[in-house]
Amino acid sequence: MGGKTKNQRIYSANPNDYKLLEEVGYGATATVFRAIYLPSNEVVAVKCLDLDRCNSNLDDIRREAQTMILIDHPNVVRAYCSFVVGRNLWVVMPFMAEGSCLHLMKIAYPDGFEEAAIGSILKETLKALDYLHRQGHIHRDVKAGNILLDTNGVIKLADFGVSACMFDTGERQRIRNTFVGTPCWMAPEVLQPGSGYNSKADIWSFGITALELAHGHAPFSKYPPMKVLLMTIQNAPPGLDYDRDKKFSKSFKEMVAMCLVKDQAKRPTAEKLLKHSFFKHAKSPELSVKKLFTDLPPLWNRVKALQLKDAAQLALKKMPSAEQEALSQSEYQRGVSAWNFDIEDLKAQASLVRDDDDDDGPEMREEGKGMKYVVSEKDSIDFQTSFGKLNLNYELAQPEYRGRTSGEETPQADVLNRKGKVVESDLLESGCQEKVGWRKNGSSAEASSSMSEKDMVQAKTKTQTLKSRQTQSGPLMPGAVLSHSVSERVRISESFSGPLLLPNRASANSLSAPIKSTGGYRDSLDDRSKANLVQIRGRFSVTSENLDLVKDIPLSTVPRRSTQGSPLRKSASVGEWIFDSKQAPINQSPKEFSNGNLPASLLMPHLQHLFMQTTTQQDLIMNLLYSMQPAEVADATQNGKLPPLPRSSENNGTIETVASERERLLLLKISELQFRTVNLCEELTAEKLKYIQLQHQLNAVSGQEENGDRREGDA
Ligand SMILES: Nc1ncnc2c1ncn2[C@@H]1O[C@H](COP(=O)(O)OP(=O)(O)OP(=O)(O)O)[C@@H](O)[C@H]1O
Repeated sequence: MGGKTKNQRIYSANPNDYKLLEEVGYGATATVFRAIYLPSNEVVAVKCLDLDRCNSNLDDIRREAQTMILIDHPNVVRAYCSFVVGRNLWVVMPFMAEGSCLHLMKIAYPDGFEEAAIGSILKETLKALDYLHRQGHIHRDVKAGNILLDTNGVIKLADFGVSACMFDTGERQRIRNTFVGTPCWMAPEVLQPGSGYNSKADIWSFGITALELAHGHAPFSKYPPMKVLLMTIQNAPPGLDYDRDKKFSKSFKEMVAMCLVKDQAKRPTAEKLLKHSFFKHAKSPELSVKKLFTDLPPLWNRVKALQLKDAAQLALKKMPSAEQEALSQSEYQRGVSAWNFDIEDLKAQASLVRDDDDDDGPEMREEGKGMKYVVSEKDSIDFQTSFGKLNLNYELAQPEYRGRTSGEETPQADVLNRKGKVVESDLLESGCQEKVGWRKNGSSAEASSSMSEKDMVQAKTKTQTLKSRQTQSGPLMPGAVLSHSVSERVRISESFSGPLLLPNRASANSLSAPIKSTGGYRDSLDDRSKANLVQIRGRFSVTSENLDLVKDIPLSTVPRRSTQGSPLRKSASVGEWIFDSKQAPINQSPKEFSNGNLPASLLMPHLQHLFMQTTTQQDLIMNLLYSMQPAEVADATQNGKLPPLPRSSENNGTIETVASERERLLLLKISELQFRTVNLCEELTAEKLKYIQLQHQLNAVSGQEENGDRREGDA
């Protein structure tokens, strides 16, 4: 749909009216180009959203675009218009010439901005949030990467990819109960199963963004996503408490602390927060922000340099295992939304977690240095044991690459239709000559290059290796922008982190998803072509698609474990844990579910899935339990926190030393699982009722028809 702006300028919905120039940004699902709107010769930004990579359905995507079009606030990026081009949705927006705060930090302020600039950026962002909340929206992805800057110092909040409407009801409201965002920025209540959330989730993310701007990275950003999730729930909220934070004012620290309160009810609203003294005294962005980008090269050159830097760094990492983990972690640190997920990834991520580095130490690793994660033999064994029993044939599918020469204007046709092959030449041509960092001290920009020519050659070789491993995605549609440049190459393999969309209710993750009233059950069965492939891009989603993987496994083929007596089983999905229904405090017994009016054909896939899920969950929990100190287990059991631990011959009483954190995690998980199981049962019962009602209606209708026939016969 084309559109009019407030000043009545009309933007057409014809892609030929837009000349795409340089790539100025990318996210999980979109590439953003600087572009010229030819009819008026105006510079605009065109976000090309790859519909194939969106987890959302077209309605949701349209809704995002529509929301952006209706938005009318100086601090919110609005869309001029949007339209579908092949398999892409193009969203035309104002061009924000200095890009995102994240890019700016990465290129010139790796340790964060000074307080005056932070104050201005946050104040403008908070105005945007205040407006959105008043309009009934929750942004759900507030982070430096979504705060855009213009050359004149204007600051706008962007990206409604995951925004939700607080006034939504029904299915829409369900969406609001999902687990959305980017791990480091996500509020605890968003991560907790079942606990609904509201606009206060944005306030938490806003607080995390404040820390991000102050330090150059978000708290916990060095950890793999699963660990971040747990730390967010378990640890005390992060704050400006370290030595390095002494330079910040008391009012800044206080403001951050107000946002990062775990109890959402105690967090202030955006409106109230705006009245805080920190914002009252904030300078105008003209004064404090504009100077941040003097002396910096144009945005597209910065973006290109960053892409090259990332590609080279990642390719050069000597990681203990495959390159994917390195890519993943780097992507994660950037907070870009692209998280491909599979069990192998989980294993890899989990194996990177060290028990002794739980605190977000005062000094974060810089990107590059930050890639040194240590995989202790013990950790990797622990997790391999835990996850190794999963036998799901997941495969990471990668789209193909496209590259293009830096700096040049790329003709539109070229951008649209070329399938890139310029991986190496990009690195060599541009990377060796270009400076890849402009670390700024005060007002002068100091260029620095972190890559030697030799590095680049090595990078090239590694990149080729990566490339050769990639599975090709589908063919490009004519006219569609499915081009993937260097950034894409990095993003493609990496993508384990970034925004998550993980339904936080058991319902969404298991039984209910297939039997959604929207006809999801049938759909998800039909979608089975996706089985064996978990290619979840953008907001990470573990829903019915994932469940399809196990849905059709005949019950008889599911291995029974010797730990049958154990109350817990591990989920086949992402560490989703549920309590065995045998022990869960529910009213319905499994028998009740199976002996109702529901035909076995309808129930079996659910039951099989449930069985699979509980079996795998049990494995994981048993392994964790066995790895605990006997005293800890006994203690917890006696306190009634844990059910009695069955002993198996496999274990033979050998107990490894494990930090007590694991026990805490376990207990937390158990309560989550109980909750989810209850939800599951409720949903199953509800569905069962619905089914019975339908049957009644059907009977009534067929009864009426019979009567009618009879009357006709009589007549
Ligand atoms: N209007 C714009 N002007 C200039 N740059 C932009 C504009 N919109 C987006 N960008 C750049 O493109 C990047 C990605 O855009 P966007 O966040 O909308 O994509 P996405 O796929 O939704 O990303 P994510 O899911 O990671 O938030 C931004 O971080 C920013 O650097």
